[in-house]
Amino acid sequence: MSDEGRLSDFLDWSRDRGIRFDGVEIRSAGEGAGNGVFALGCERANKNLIELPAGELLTAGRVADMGRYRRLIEEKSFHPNPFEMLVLFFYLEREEEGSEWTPYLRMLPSSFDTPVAQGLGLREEDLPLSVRRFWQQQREELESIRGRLPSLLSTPIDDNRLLWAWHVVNTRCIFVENAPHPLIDSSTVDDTIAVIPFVDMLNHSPEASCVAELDKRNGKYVVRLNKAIPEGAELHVCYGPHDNGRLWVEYGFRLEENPFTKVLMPTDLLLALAKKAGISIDIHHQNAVEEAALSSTLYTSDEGPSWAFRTNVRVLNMEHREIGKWRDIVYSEGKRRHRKRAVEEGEELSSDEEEPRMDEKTRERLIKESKTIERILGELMKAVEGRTKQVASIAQFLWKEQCELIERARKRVIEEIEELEEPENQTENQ
Ligand SMILES: C[S@@+](CC[C@H](N)C(=O)[O-])C[C@H]1O[C@@H](n2cnc3c(N)ncnc32)[C@H](O)[C@@H]1O
Repeated sequence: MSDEGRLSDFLDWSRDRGIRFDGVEIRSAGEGAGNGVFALGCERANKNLIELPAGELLTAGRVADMGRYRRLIEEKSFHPNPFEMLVLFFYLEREEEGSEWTPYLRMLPSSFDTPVAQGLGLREEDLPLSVRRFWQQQREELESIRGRLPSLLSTPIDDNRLLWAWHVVNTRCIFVENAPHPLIDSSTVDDTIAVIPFVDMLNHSPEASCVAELDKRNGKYVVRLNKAIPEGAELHVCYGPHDNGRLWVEYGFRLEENPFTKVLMPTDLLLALAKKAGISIDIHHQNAVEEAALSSTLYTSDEGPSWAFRTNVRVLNMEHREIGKWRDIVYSEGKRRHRKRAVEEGEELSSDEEEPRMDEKTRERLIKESKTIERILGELMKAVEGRTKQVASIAQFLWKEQCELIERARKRVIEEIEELEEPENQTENQ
């Protein structure tokens, strides 16, 4: 069957199911991106471009209510979790002669570009920290499903078909809160997923023009524009604040410019880097930073070291005799941060909230902190550069992005030090 024939069948099928999609079309979204949804004309903000009856959402409960699947799981006393139920659906339904879902199933990709689909034997340590936990969870889920589904089936499981079904659910499900269903086990995994035909043709962008949500009052699922768009624009939703590691592992693609790039620096790493940078840290510093539990993660959007990172460093820089007061520091830094934000947002401050003028002692402390941050970032850079050379070449792009972000953060802190050291700033406000 030709691509046009498949698409035309799918559009008829969608209309028959009450899916409304006036003013949009599905077509190729370009190299490697599969299909996407495009506006035919220019559109104003807030318009609903896609609507479907809430009953059309493909949830685990809905599958469990279909005669064939109900019988199967009841006969085997199998209590699937939501994810397993949906994977089983795609696994079996694809091969079902005359399935009512065929026009939709024919639109689904036949292959995927994730590391799992590509059979890349990635090791956990090939991935940056930001995605490692997700990668582990994903592998555990896949292994669990490989272990559990065969007991339901009368023929040996076909691993390629299972991987296909698993990818369909992974790459296309959307967060929806489902009512509990007696046949679905949500004791360990919440029942918060659905695959939504047509809506699942939307690609991802961090600057998405659309939001997809359940309109409970009207019993509809809608895709609404959140900004005006020009004629022919591709419509996007945001899959989440995912960095490229997560996009690659979960969906099999990456973005050229990803505003959600981040470098995780958990407390144990921060402490190890600080020690390498020659900062003298004792058990009290260590306990204080661990108890404060502030995240030193670097984000692309940071204008300079985050408040949390700076506060951690301030605690690490405390003299032995003052370390007992670390909570006062964390608290007063919190107040200072509130004042700064209020000033930026143009709020009037009461006289006791006003920012005190920076005295010489404060300026010296800030310079010392910024220099410590710069040294810690220098050590982080060395560590990440070292890792970049050791990891599987296919994953190196993720480590290079981490290096770029660290370098940018370092440049910003160097600028900050220069500003603080400029004589005219010495009595200025912070
Ligand atoms: C929910 S589906 C979207 C529809 C899909 N393009 C299709 O042809 O069926 C998610 C998949 O679309 C692709 N995708 C989504 N957003 C993308 C983007 N910004 N760039 C490249 N591929 C993207 C990825 O393959 C991802 O696994």
